[in-house]
Amino acid sequence: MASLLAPTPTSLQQNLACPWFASRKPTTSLLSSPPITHSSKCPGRCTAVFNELSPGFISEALHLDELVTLFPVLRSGLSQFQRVTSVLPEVERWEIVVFVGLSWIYLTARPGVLMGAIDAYLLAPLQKGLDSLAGRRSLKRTDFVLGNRLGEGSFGVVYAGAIVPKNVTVDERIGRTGRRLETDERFKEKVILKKVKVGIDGAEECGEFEEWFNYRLSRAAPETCAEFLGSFVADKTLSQFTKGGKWLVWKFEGDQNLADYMKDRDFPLNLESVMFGKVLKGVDSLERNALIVKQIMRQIITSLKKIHDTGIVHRDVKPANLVVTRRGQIKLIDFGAATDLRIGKNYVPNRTLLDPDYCPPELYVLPEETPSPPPAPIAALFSPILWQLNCPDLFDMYSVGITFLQMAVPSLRSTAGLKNFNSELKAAGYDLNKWRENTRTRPDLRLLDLDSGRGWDLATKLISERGFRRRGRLSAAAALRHPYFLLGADQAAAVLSKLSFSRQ
Ligand SMILES: Nc1ncnc2c1ncn2[C@@H]1O[C@H](COP(=O)(O)OP(=O)(O)OP(=O)(O)O)[C@@H](O)[C@H]1O
Repeated sequence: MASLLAPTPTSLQQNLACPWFASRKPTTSLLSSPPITHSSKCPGRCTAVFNELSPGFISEALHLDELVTLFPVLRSGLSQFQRVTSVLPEVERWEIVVFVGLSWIYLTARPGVLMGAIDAYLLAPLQKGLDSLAGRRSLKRTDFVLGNRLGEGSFGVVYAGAIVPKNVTVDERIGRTGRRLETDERFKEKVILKKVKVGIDGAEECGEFEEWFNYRLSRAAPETCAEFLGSFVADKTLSQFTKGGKWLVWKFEGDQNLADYMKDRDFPLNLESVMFGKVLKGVDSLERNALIVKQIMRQIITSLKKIHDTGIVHRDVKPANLVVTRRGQIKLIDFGAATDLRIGKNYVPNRTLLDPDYCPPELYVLPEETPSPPPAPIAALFSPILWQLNCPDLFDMYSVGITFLQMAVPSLRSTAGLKNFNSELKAAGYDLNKWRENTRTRPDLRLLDLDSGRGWDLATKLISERGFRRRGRLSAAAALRHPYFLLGADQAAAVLSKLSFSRQ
């Protein structure tokens, strides 16, 4: 940056005018070449400028040159900036550079005020416009048929369903029984529909939030969650539809969630073929289990890192909210309890809506005394400070820790086993090592003790009380750097299996 200010105001224009400079291909790396003395190549006035500059600057200038050529606004802005700063004394020029640098760091620090503003004021309206053009925002009741009921939360009821193809006309009552829908050849595009409960306090608001978070994530981290197709309001009361009731629609991502897989005695081996194909054949069974669990953990934490980077905390991470796709991807669902702490979306102080089995001891994502958020732009401006002070993302990381233990320790997979573990853990002051010493159960911890206990060490660093300055638990980024993930045998196996799939 300093070197950018160093040349004379006209140097950039000279560079642009220079036929030698202009003829350099963008792929040519000037950085890797020795210092440039191209006076022999370009006989123009610009020679002096180039000779004075480091190759680093020239490389920067080359990229800048391409950029400013492409964007006239940037070009005029930059030359104006250079004109203004050139009349300033050196010290003031440095002050400006430092101010711009610090502002940049602040605005790009987690949760990303700058990206958030770009998303809110540019990408969101753009997505809305494009979706409207493509007809994605004009879903209607008759576009879908309903199948089985899959689940019911406090605010919504979830159904399997399918998109009605354009050339098919359906009896409006079709799909009332799941069997007909599943066997009906006409309905190939499966979906998941969530009916927002009508007349339940807070349900409508929860539905609005869930829709907002799904649109937000479809822009910011689409690979982490189920593909959101949109929403519609029922136009009449018929079977499960109530006139005026809202429905949210997702692409059907997979038959089972992680909790379903964990109910099976064979877990985690029942996920082997979907995650690794036949690549682990011949590997010892404990090692195999360990690799499957590690791959699941890697995927969950990688997704959470992306979500946390956007300022969103899920607040309800648990096996039932992790869908396993046919290609072995783990996708997060159910953002009804999520909160966006960049702008304070769905953050109500003192409100806890969570599953107690996976909820960290602090219960709240921010300290209870944190006030209600101010208007979004102001909240956004202060969000990096809030994030630095409170590390709200560590809330989800505790739930990941519990999910990890459940996957690794068979006796913790049942509801009763988990409840007993949680009460013992509470008695041990949320210190996993103390729990291990004192537990009256005899848990099988072999999977965690492999590789000198790396898994166990990771678990102890996820399942813990918040320490000094609300830290002390690993963030998603720090967890991915933990030695547990260092040897990427699970990754290698996953890649190999994808390669063998694509060859078939
Ligand atoms: N996109 C999807 N693809 C496949 N299955 C899904 C999808 N979305 C949801 N499901 C299935 O539906 C179940 C219920 O979904 P979800 O958790 O969103 O509903 P909910 O009403 O909030 O339930 P709860 O509050 O009990 O978690 C999930 O556990 C999952 O098995």
